Amino acid sequence: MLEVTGLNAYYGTAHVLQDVSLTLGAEPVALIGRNGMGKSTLCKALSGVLGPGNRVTGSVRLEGEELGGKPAHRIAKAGIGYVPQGRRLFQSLTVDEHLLIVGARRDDAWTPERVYELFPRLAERKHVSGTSLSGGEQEMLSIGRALLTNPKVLVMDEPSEGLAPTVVETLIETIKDLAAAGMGLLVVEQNLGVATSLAERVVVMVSGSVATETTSQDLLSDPEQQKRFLGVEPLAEAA
Ligand SMILES: Nc1ncnc2c1ncn2[C@@H]1O[C@H](COP(=O)(O)OP(=O)(O)OP(=O)(O)O)[C@@H](O)[C@H]1O
Repeated sequence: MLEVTGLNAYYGTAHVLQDVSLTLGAEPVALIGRNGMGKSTLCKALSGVLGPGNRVTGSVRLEGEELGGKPAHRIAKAGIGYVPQGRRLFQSLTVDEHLLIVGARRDDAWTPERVYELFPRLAERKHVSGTSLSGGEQEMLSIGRALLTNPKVLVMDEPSEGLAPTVVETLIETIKDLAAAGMGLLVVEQNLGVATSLAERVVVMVSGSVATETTSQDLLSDPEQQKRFLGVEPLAEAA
């Protein structure tokens, strides 16, 4: 579905993403790595939102269509949906307005009505400002906004960050349902429990490159891997 080859990203002259290659099929992929290894930069480079003055080179092919270095609106239209770290909502827009400005058509697969069916809580909060929502509601809105671009692949940057465990559980189920319905999923997660619940394939980034690939099963059963790849104390010891 998604084929990334030799992708590089530069913030000004800083060469942050270095020759990243990665393929994504129907199976969800979790992207892990210590802080500052380039996970968010990869999400931004794939989505075309690196910002002015910054540069992306290399190939990003979605079902054969070349999107590398293309502007964000082209990439979104082609089918890469982006759910940014920190949710990035507007204080001045209500929930409903966040969904309406995406400009989905009534005959699109995803409409604001369908987003409200997926997240009934958002329907109850339609007229509330985006930044007045709880963390979990903000994540729902950020996902809903991305779904309105009718993505073939969803790129999610730390969806569970700052959320209570019960909220995270519900969120995991929703994301799994989307993936089971055929949406490609690349998810950055620092939370090992969330990463391994969402994906069996786990790609590890070190210093702006893909260092290795492992599986959730191996990662969960190997505290040394957890320490090496995430720089955190293993799950069992942290509990
Ligand atoms: N806008 C920017 N301008 C310059 N350098 C940046 C910018 N954003 C990130 N960087 C640098 O790029 C490198 C990769 O950062 P990135 O945020 O992609 O890492 P990350 O793996 O997502 O880390 P984290 O888990 O802390 O978000 C870091 O050295 C960071 O300081």
